Amino acid sequence: MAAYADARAAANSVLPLATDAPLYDKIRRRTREDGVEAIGSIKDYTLVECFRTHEGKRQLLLGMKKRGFGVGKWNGFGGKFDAGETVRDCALRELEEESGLVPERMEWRAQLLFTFRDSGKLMRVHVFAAEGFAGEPVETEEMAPRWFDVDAIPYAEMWHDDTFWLPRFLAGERFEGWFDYAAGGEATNRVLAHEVVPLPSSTPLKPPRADRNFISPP
Ligand SMILES: Nc1ncnc2c1[nH]c(=O)n2[C@H]1C[C@H](O)[C@@H](COP(=O)(O)OP(=O)(O)OP(=O)(O)O)O1
Repeated sequence: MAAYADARAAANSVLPLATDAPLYDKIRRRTREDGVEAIGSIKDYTLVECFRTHEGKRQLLLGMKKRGFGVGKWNGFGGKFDAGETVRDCALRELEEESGLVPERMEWRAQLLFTFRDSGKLMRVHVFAAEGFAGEPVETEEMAPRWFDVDAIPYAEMWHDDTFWLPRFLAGERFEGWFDYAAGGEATNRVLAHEVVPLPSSTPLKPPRADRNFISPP
């Protein structure tokens, strides 16, 4: 029990300040009440949404994932942490590796939590908005990039969760979100429950420290 309390405190300490961890508590309650797998591990990722204005239209850059997790879906750019990296460094490195782009400006805007009914994994994705690019994105072995007008985002070919949070992100909101996926996760691509908690604009925003935490169920 003590180990669980310590791990829980460690997990909460890396959350953005304003949220007071309400989503983590809900996730834990859900895992107990529904009898699904308890949350066993948290793994951190970054995701960068790139914007530009082109011929008077606001556009979002998406990449068609060519391999690995999320293959066949349009998504922003990002991935796992290298050892010792900050959240921001990871986001910049992944964006450059996957698209060749380096932004002039990038701000942290959201944190997304993903659970899956048939696994104990909790994925935590730190999401940034970036803009100001010198050149065009290049296709890499992982992603084929394409600019989309923001009123023509291909939601039917994206992760289901995007339909719930991306419109709010495009509107400039800052938030924390939780998306509970059906068994099969990636293959079934169906969110069973979701919640988005806006962060007050007064929140001093800085990305939380990326840690890998392990939470043992009590
Ligand atoms: N459900 C959902 N919606 C939106 N974005 C994501 C998800 N799940 C996700 O994993 N993501 C994002 C988060 C990351 O940006 C990528 C997944 O990263 P991945 O390709 O596994 O990590 P890399 O480090 O680039 O992979 P390798 O190079 O090691 O293969 O998708």
